[in-house]
Amino acid sequence: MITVEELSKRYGAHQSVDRVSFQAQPGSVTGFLGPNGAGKSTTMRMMTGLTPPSAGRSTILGVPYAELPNPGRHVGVLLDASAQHNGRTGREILRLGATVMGLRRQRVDEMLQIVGLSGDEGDRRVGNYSLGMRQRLGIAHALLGDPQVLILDEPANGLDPAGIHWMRGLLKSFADRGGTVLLSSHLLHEIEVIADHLVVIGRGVIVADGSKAELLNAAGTLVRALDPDALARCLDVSGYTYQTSPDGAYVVDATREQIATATAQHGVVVTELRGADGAGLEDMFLQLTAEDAREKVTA
Ligand SMILES: Nc1ncnc2c1ncn2[C@@H]1O[C@H](COP(=O)(O)OP(=O)(O)OP(=O)(O)O)[C@@H](O)[C@H]1O
Repeated sequence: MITVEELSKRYGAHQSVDRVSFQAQPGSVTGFLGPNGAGKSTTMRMMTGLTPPSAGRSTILGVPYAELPNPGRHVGVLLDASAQHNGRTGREILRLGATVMGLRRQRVDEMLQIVGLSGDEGDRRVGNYSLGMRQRLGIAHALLGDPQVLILDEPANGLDPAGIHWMRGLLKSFADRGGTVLLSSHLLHEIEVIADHLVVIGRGVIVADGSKAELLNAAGTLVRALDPDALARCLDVSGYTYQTSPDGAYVVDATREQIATATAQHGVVVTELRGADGAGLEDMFLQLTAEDAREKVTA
């Protein structure tokens, strides 16, 4: 279990992370979602003792990361796959990790096999690895000590479609065996498939936190009409709040029945009416972070 309580980080005048609190539970995959620069990496670095927080605290398995004895045996961390030593081979990096954690040497070969790196690739210098190979090595390193918790920052970066499929299966089975997985991404579709629980961050602030089902249900009802302006007037008069979705539909904070009644009363011809969850996590994500988006979403 991971607990983050009011974590904050300020760099000069810039508040990168602002009183972030959430939990990641055992037996599930928690997706940590946010647009570029939202504060995901900074939060994860604070959780793993690499960046001192300006305020707040976080614990993993009940204690701060820095207080875990032999942390690699409890928490597997992959924050930056490019940060590995370029002059060492993949096998050397894993051997070093195994020695530090007090693991048997065979564990290294097992891990190379699990992450799909061949013996020959294991003997190549990391400087010659592709990004996907670095990610695989980073995941091998995170899993090396057979931890109960995984903290992975954008692990899908650089993986090919087969690699993403493989990683999805690996993380799901880790969680199914009772492990806790916290996984950051801006790859919304990746998270939508894999995560049971979602924590969404925008400009350093948590904007949504809940089970995937809860958040998608809370996304409201999507309605589209022949005359969008007439629909907007109808929703205004009926007192329903709504947002315009990127493709010109309206996402309304009301049930389908309420909207059908209102549009019928006002003679608005509806061409589409359904739960906004069908629109997927991306719409919800764009709505929740619309204020923060670098590219403004237009219909
Ligand atoms: N060492 C630092 N000094 C100053 N500002 C920093 C530092 N590290 C991060 N920041 C700022 O903190 C904010 C959050 O950055 P962070 O890397 O946590 O975002 P992110 O959500 O991981 O983004 P991305 O998806 O692009 O990786 C950014 O505005 C970034 O410029």
